[in-house]
Amino acid sequence: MLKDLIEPFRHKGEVVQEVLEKEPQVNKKVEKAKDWQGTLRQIWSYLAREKGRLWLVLLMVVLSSVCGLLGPFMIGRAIDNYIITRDNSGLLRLLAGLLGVYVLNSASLWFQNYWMIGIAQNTVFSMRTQLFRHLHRLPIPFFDKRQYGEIMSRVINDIENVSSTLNSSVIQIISSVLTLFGTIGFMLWLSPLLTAITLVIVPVMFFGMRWITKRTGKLFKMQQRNLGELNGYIEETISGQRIVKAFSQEDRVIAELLEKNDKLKESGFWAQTYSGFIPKLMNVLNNISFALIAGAGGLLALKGVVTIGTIVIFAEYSRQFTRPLNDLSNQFNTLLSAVAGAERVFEILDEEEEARDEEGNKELGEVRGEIEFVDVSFSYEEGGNTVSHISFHAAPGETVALVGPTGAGKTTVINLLSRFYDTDGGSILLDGREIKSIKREALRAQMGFVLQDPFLFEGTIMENIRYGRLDARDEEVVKAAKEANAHSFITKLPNGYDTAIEQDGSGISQGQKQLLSIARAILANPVILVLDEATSSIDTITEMKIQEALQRLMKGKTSFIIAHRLNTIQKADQILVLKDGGILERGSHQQLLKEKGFYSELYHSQLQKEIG
Ligand SMILES: Nc1ncnc2c1ncn2[C@@H]1O[C@H](COP(=O)(O)OP(=O)(O)OP(=O)(O)O)[C@@H](O)[C@H]1O
Repeated sequence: MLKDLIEPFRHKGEVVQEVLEKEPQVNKKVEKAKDWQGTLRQIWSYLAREKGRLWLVLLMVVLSSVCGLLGPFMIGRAIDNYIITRDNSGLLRLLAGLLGVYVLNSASLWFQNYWMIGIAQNTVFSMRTQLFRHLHRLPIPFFDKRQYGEIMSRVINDIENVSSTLNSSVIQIISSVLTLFGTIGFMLWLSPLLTAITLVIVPVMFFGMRWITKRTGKLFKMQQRNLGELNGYIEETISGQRIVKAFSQEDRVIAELLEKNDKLKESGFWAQTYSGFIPKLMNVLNNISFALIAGAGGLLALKGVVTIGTIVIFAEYSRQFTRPLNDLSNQFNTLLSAVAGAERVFEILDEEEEARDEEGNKELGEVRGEIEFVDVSFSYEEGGNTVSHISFHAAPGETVALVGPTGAGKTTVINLLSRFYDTDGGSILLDGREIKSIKREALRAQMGFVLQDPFLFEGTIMENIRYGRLDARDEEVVKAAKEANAHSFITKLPNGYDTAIEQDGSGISQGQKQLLSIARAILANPVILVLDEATSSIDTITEMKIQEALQRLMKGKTSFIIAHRLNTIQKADQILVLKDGGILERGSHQQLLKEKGFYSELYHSQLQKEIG
């Protein structure tokens, strides 16, 4: 019968066991995170900022624990001293005292809770703020390696986990420890013999708990990690749902989700199942302890060694004594799950921030926009060579087009120019100065980007354009929109410039988005401009509008165009043809055509396609 009941879970249980055994080798991150004492110390460093309130909480916890101990003791005394002797007035006095103890107990419980919530909220507030600030200071390679949803899961779920634990567990743990020691102390004072009988169950309890918590700790960690993975996957597939639909991948996506969901369900199931053993075990031990006290106490009372009142006190204390142990183990589980969450938060906080701009890095003064790459090499992975030995010069106001097959390194060149990544070799100069000696912010403030898929924020059109220069007046925004050929479509919208844009920019067309991003760049008026082939997949009229707006935008600015369609870059001062991370050919459109090399071949094949 039992075998049948267990059977459906047997296979999964084995899988979990296998994972538990393998876990230290499979996940280095978890291995590193195993130092939970270190994590607790880190949590403490946040809590320590609230020392004053923590002392108050401690005081209240001591008070409530003492009250909890006094209650049964007074009841026992009432039996021995007043009920058996029929001393009515004495009994009334004691009951009044008991009432006072209960009121004090409730008040101290309320205050400890009130102050602890404050502490927990403040702690989580600083953790969340620090994490968010830190995330924005992490270098781009950090984000390359992770799913956004997984990061979100850490910022939201894991922090929430820490919060709820701090809210309840800290008080519980301190109060349990105090009650435990207080109870044992009182019991020893009343009757060492009965105390010894009560404590018989402790070794069983200890080893039982150890067996359980060893498993639950790992399982909770696994649960958090699986939740992170699932969130990451959901975020990725929902934000990329157009692609999913376009490639009819719905079934595969759902199947993969099921797999991840199943992993989460399974780790959750076992984590809860194992931790669920704890109260059951406690209950059984509690009953055994109660029976022992009643039996042994009865015998001792018959022999006149202990009083009836003492047995009542012990019966009550035996419960009070297992309750904190029970609470402690329960809280230990919650604490383990919060530590698992906190570890994941601290893992991000421990990541190194984007290298601080070296001391002495200055703000930029007047910038002309002269750019020079001198023998620049770089690789995303150690030992590779994404781009190698690239050299070129762009005079202020010149237009440089980067062309070449996919993966040739065009975007990488721009990433290096923007210092999203730093070069491995060679140097990049702006107006003759190494860009590494310029503050990143100052450098990027000189740059404007019009990307293939322009990013619009939730807000009005006015706010979205103003993102280019936050102090721009309304008239300046409108002027920029006019120059970007965006004004006419904006004014046709029901709310004009106050039209709200949805978070993902849906509601307006791709071409209109690009016009808005051009307006944004016009308003920002940067010295260096990066255009990432803004005209693909757009109708001819909008494309003409965009081209015209871009010409206006580029005027007087050093511009880099990442181009896929060669007819848009014929006027560029310089075309760099990249292949396999190196510059294969360079020159103007006419010069390159005359060379009859890779560019000329590419151009003619594109022309053929357009005609044909
Ligand atoms: N973050 C990254 N981490 C590791 N490798 C990368 C990263 N970004 C790009 N790469 C690799 O570097 C090489 C150059 O990529 P890059 O994006 O610069 O090419 P591209 O010429 O701009 O290509 P496309 O025209 O397709 O945008 C490619 O092989 C690409 O796979």
